[in-house]
Amino acid sequence: MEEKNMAEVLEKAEVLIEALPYIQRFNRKIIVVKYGGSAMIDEELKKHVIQDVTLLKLVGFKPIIVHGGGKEISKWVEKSGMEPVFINGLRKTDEATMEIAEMVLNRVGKSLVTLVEELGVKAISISGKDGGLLKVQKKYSQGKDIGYVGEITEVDPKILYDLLEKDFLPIVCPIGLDEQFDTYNINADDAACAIAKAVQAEKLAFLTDIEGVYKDPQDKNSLISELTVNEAKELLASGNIGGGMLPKLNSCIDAIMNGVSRVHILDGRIAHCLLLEIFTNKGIGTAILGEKETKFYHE
Ligand SMILES: NC(=[NH2+])NCCC[C@H](N)C(=O)O
Repeated sequence: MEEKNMAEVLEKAEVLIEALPYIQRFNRKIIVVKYGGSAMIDEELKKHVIQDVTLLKLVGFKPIIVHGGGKEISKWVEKSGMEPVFINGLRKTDEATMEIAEMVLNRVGKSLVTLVEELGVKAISISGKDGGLLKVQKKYSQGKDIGYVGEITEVDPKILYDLLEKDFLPIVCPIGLDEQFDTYNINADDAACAIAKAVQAEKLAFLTDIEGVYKDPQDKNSLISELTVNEAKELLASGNIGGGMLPKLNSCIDAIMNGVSRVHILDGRIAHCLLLEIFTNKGIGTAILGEKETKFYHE
């Protein structure tokens, strides 16, 4: 073999070898992936995400996808002759909007199932209604009634354990029932976080439209690769954090304080961001680690 080819081949082997300790460490472990943002809208990116999650499944991890509706809900609300209304970033959800949201989210779930099945893995899409997975109460936005928007009060993960045990890849959309059995829409980040806590996931990964957490939100060269949970708390307390990142970082801290080992904030616009984060030492986004976790990232 030519020297150049030999080097290339070796490089490929090294990539696989770098993945080895992670394959070992995360084998049989639950990894919750919050799937949303651009990676849901762009068909190519969608394919990459599904390939990544399917690969995680096939090497022995137990991924669970929690997805939002992307722009689909607004599109269908508009198609029905209504105006999408947002109050403090939350969708005002009257009865008609809730009906549309539920139809759209269930449909998105089935479309993800189809993509996973195409790759030869068995998937099942459910909503938080199924098996009593997500119980909610009505949420108010700074005292304002915003309709059927729910905050999670209880998670019963039995349905997820059952699906995982039977080797299915669970795909969950963020809808839940309240005590009166009314249907509510839930923020997908919150749903992913609550599920990761309930199943004591090894990892929770957020696919977002941002590279990760920046030291200085104005400086796009200041991406932070790793943070301990205490460092994350300090960063929050310093107030030097971009608006959109604030709730996200709060969720990360909440997840880690409640038993999730690592949370990753990833740029879903980068093809195969999940594989690049999980199977390499340096990753590509921001990893937030529990205090007990040693920083196992090598230069
Ligand atoms: N953004 C980072 N520094 N990521 C490090 C990732 C390390 C390892 N691959 C993991 O999944 O835990």
